[in-house]
Amino acid sequence: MLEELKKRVYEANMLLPKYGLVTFTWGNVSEIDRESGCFAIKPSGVEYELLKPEDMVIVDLNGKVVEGNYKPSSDTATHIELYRAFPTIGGVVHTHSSWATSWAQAGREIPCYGTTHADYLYGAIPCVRNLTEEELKDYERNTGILIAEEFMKNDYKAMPAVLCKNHGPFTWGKDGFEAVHNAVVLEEVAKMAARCELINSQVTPAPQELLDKHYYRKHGANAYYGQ
Ligand SMILES: O=C(CO)[C@@H](O)[C@H](O)COP(=O)(O)O
Repeated sequence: MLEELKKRVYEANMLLPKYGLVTFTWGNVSEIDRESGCFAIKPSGVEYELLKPEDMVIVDLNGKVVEGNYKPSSDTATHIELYRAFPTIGGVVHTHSSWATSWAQAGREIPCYGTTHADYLYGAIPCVRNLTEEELKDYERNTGILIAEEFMKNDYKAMPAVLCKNHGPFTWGKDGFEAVHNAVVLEEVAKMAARCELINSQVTPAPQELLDKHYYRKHGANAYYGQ
């Protein structure tokens, strides 16, 4: 089981450079096996070209390394908080994809200006505030807690993406591959939205009825993972 999980997570991680979402060793993908409560995650600081399936690190939800020759990603504590807060997700992605990261650095949510966005992400993509000096002492864990708090009022199933101010995007899904898919969609809608505002500074978000039409046409009334 662990070998299969490592292989899936390796393949999902390799999609990040393939889709141009990362440079050098930036970003990371994980996927959890809910039965064992363990997840596989990219090792920290290893070039994608050098990665092998067996390099993926197996970690439990207490942050203990169960199996692996490398240190797990520096963002592991954020992945853990998201797995704890969002019980039906199976995969988490963090990237520094440049358009989404630009919105995160600007501290702005990404409005829904069109149907491409509406097809996958129900509404504006939130941007959570940056951490306080105290919270910075446990940066990665508190980033995850902040995201979880944001989604107490948001539906993490209908909005599988978030921007972290001064940092970058996180996405999730039913598995690592879907979380990567959502990261690609996020980057595309971030690019379109930025250009949209450049072309027309007075642009307004898509009407709610269009958002509903497109989102529910694809996802139905209850967008559930694992049900
Ligand atoms: O957000 C950051 C750094 O700002 C990290 O996501 C790095 O981009 C990747 O770190 P590792 O996964 O290699 O530890």
